[in-house]
Amino acid sequence: MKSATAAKPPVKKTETPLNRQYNQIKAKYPGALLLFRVGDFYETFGEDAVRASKILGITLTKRNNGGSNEELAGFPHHSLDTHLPKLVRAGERVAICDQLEDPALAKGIVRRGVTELVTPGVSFNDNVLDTRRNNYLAAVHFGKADDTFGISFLDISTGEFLASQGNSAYVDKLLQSFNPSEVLYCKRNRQEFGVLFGDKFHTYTLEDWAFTYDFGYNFLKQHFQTTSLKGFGIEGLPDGIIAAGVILHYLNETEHKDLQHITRVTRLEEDRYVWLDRFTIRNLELTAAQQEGGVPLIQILDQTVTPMGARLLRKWLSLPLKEKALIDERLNMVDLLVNDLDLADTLVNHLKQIGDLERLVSKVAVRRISPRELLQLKRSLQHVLPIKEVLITALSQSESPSLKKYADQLNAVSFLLDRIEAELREDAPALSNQGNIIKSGINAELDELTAIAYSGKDYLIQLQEREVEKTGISSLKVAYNKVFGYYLEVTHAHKNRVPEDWIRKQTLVNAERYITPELKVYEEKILNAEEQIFQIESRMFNEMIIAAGEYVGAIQQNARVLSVLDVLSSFARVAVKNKYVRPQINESKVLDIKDGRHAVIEQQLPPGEHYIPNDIFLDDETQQIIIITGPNMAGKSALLRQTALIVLMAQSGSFVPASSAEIGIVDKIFTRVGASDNLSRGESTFMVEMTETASILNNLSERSLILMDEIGRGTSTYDGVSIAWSIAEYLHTKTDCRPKTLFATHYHELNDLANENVRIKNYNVAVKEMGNKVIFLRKLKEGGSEHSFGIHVAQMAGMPAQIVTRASQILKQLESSHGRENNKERIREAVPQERELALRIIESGDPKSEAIKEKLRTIDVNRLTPIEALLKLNELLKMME
Ligand SMILES: Nc1ncnc2c1ncn2[C@@H]1O[C@H](COP(=O)(O)OP(=O)(O)OP(=O)(O)O)[C@@H](O)[C@H]1O
Repeated sequence: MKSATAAKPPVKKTETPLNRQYNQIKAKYPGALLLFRVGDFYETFGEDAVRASKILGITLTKRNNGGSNEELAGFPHHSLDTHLPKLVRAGERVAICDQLEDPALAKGIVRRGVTELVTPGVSFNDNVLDTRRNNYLAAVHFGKADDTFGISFLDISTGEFLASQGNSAYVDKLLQSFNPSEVLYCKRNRQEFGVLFGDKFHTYTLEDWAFTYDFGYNFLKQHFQTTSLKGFGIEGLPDGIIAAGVILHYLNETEHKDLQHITRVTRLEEDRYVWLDRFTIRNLELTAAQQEGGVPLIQILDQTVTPMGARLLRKWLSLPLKEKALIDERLNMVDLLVNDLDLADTLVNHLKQIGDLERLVSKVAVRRISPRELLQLKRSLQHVLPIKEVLITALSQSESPSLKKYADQLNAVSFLLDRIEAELREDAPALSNQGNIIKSGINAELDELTAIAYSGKDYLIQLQEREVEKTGISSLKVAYNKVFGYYLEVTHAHKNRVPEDWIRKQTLVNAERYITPELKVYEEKILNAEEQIFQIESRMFNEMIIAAGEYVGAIQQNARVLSVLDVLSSFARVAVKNKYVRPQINESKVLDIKDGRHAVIEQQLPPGEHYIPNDIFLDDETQQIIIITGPNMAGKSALLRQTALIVLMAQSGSFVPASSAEIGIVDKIFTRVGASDNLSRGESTFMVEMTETASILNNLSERSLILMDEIGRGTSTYDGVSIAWSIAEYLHTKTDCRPKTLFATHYHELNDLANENVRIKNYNVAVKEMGNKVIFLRKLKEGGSEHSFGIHVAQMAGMPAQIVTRASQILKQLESSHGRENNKERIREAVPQERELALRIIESGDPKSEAIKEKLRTIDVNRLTPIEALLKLNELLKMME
């Protein structure tokens, strides 16, 4: 686990005041890498320096620190923006310690303090953030009751704040979907956290006391300035409140105190979204590919043009809806855009100009916006009114309630725009303390000072001309530097013509620099004026930010509506481009897909090849379970996945790759992929399959969709068939619900299930044999298949012809010598016993202990040799692990 650990402070010897200051600050931020500002540099010391130099590739030096050699590495302060992201991405928590006063004015040692603690989950820095993804900080609270957890997510760069609670599977699923950059939890749960949620997260542990209800509740109340949390709908989530409180507490600890943009905490409702188990999320490759170079679904669907749209799409795909009305609202809008491509184009053209309104407005709220960014904010907001008008015009042609809702929700914020337009210069700079921010004609004092500064500069030009004439030195010039202010420069060749009253200040290799009293008088005027200009402009700029701050809520709402419009128009354009159709969503238990395709594979086929569409029909009356047999590579997995993808796309609001699709709303999707596709885990396959399958079978609902791909494949044939057989039978005989199931297998023995179970149907993915070869037709046909085709695949895979021929001979012999029939008999006999075991395990919910009990029962103690007893014991211990 990439867990933060505290670095040792530098060795204490004889402490200088600077050392002492460093050590005091360092001690306050254990576990953080301290960037200590000294003059124009950020310095790191000791272990921090070793880590920083490795991550940043900067030189590590040693300095003599009171007798010991201490490591030191630093970089110029202006490189902070390039170095900070590297440190944070490497998982470091970085404390930025700045000089809190002007060193020139400091009495004694300069005051220093940490102004920000940047951690992977808490960052505003554009270089740390990926614009098309949210950057979530999460907190997980281990509740008092068994298997209850509170969870909260915050993206500080957008102000999105969520809380929820549920069991470990739920929390695990949320962690997988939101993929936070940093997870906070209590020190005391160190061991359990890794076991339950894996070790892929950057984590940070906090003390016990932060994880209490009163603390969290009060913190939240205080932040939102409310008397209770009822208005947020989280009142009934004590564990969620604790987690959310921990997040606010952590922000406080990391010196993030300007949080006005976090205007609400939203309850993440478990039952509003389709439940996807961990395997489904991974296996369907919705937002991330399983293998490097793979293409996730989102890549096919993402035609969004704003970063906030891209982030929203990711969320929609991870949290598909279950409520017909909400799904239809999205689909209606996509439909409207598909049928009015002009409207879609106009919208997109405006959206393209908008950029990351959501993160810009957060910067307003926390007063971290630069003049240039405020200009960008203005330019984004200028598109709100035209979009609103486009929607209203469209409304005159169609009575879409969504159009009206979006149009109503958009706020043109004209008052604010007018002010920014009037005051902020079109070439506003990135820095707010060096002038050139405010337009002329706004502030009389400012204009006057500008005139003085300018006329002063004009005067200096005149002065230069006058002196050239007077002295006859044509190369004479007036210039400026920070040390002497304005001066006159004369090359050595002409220095004998310099008047007596000039005061020499500096001698260079080929020139001399002088000042005159007159020059100094004007210098003072100019510099004073400039100083005042900077002050007035930065004050006015701050006032503008405060004024903009009044609109944070309205702008956030604009950002939300615009991101929704962005995703919906992306859906529309993808639908047109890839020939998707609108799915019909209803509350039936039917899944009726005609000519379904796999959204990703169809885009990746070599030119000239076409994806072969297939129909799938499932319901709870006639065809609840489909057993799909077919040779390897036939397209069984593709068929399973495309079915789930079509359901998920539909329930996210997207059109789907099919010629028609009726989707009776699905509320849970479970996936199991046979162990041989998942070999890396190296556990006992039987055990793993049973445990995981048990967890599916214990959570089923009548609207569940189950994908079983080559279940039992990693075990011996008898085990494999038994597992698969018993699961299919169990799903069929279950009385409380009839979950729809697709079962891909190469055990054609399973086709016999259909004889005794009315809602189980056999299908096969058709292949054609031509001589010794197999042609994949990729067409799903009714009926089972009689033999497996492993040998043909071996041939395709380039196995030497000799081996393939020999294998074919052996197969023929086996098939003709009744061997196959015998096998079938043996499997059938074996099935009832194994099945009984499997069922007991599944139903008990605790597969391990049942399996162990079963093993114990089979031991005949009277016949066991001591060695055998030891071996048995060892086996049992292994099962317990
Ligand atoms: N309907 C289709 N049209 C065109 N190509 C397809 C189709 N279905 C699958 N394919 C191609 O065939 C390949 C193999 O498909 P898939 O992995 O689904 O086979 P499988 O039957 O599950 O094989 P195995 O038993 O080895 O897992 C896919 O990667 C895809 O490129």
